[in-house]
Amino acid sequence: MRRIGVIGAGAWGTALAMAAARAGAEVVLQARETDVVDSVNARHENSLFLPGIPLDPAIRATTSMGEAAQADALLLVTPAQHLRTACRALKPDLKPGVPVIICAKGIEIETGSLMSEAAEAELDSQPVAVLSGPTFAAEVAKGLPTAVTLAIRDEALGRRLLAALGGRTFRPYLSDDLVGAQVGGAVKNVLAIACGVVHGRNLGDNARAALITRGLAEIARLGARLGARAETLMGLSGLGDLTLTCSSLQSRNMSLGAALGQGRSLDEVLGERRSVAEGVYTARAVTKLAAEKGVDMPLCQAVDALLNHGANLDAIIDALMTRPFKTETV
Ligand SMILES: NC(=O)c1ccc[n+]([C@@H]2O[C@H](COP(=O)([O-])OP(=O)(O)OC[C@H]3O[C@@H](n4cnc5c(N)ncnc54)[C@H](O)[C@@H]3O)[C@@H](O)[C@H]2O)c1
Ligand SMILES: O=P(O)(O)OC[C@H](O)CO
Repeated sequence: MRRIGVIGAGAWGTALAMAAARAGAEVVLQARETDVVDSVNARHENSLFLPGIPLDPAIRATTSMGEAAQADALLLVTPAQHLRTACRALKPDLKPGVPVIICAKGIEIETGSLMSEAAEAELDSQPVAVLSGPTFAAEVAKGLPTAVTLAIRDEALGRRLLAALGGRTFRPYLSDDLVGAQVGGAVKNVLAIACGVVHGRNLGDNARAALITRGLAEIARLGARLGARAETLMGLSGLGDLTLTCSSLQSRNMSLGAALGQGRSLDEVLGERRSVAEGVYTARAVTKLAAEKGVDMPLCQAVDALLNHGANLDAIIDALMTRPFKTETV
């Protein structure tokens, strides 16, 4: 695979463009913002979404989806709630058989669809893959060691994608569990907001560890209900990403939670940011999906109540801690 197209030039699309360029691909990066295109092409930096990190001068940016779509494989790196729209826009430009690799993490609010389900519904002639794992964009862009899960049903095509994207500092592991590779990456953003609240409100490291562990139980319950394999949820895209995102204020989701824990309002925090905190949207989507599927997810529900339904934080914490005692099971 000689040419890789990247749709979406936020921090993650830009970092993945760097990974593909390091692997030897010719990379075309599509951005919505003309100032991102100018910054990448003229100064080899994405000054809006990944400032201060030098990019490979061979990466070419464009605002044209059609131009980026003329590729041997395409990475879809828009925010999750915009992925379906991007697929619709791309469809006329895609050659049948060209794989699309979903790199967004989330669940569609409107439909409860995983990203692969939305892409497969819109792009019936493209093989769909999922790339997910513990990956802060800045670290990948700088070439720090990183490992991810790459899930795809067609193993031979998957091996070609590993070769096209992987390298000495970016190590993808192959899986055929598309559902499993998406559940962890979506739900961990919601749990990272909760861990941020714990941090911002000085509730202690015990509380954060409890949240990660009982959050993993929620991921496992939802995953099982949706058909994920348990081993995938214990891998890079599950436990790996949950651990990373719930342990570092580099995470936009955790830092958003920390600001809320310090008493700031969601509108105020979102108003200051250009970057996406997917957990805000996934909290709503996963709470709705869990209710429809009959899956108990009290932590995610609590985050949704705090973010989207004006619930009082002290009352939420109290309600979680005074639930009936129970056996420790998933
Ligand atoms: N940044 C990371 O470290 C990282 C790592 C792994 C996965 N991801 C995932 O990648 C996806 C993209 O995140 P990011 O960090 O690259 O974004 P970002 O926060 O750096 O930038 C925001 C992006 O949203 C785009 N955008 C804004 N409004 C839009 C609209 N109406 N339609 C389409 N696009 C719009 C912007 O053009 C920009 O590309 C998310 O699902 C995120 O969870 C991010
Ligand atoms: O900064 P966040 O919270 O969007 O997390 C980025 C990545 O998803 C971590 O794997």
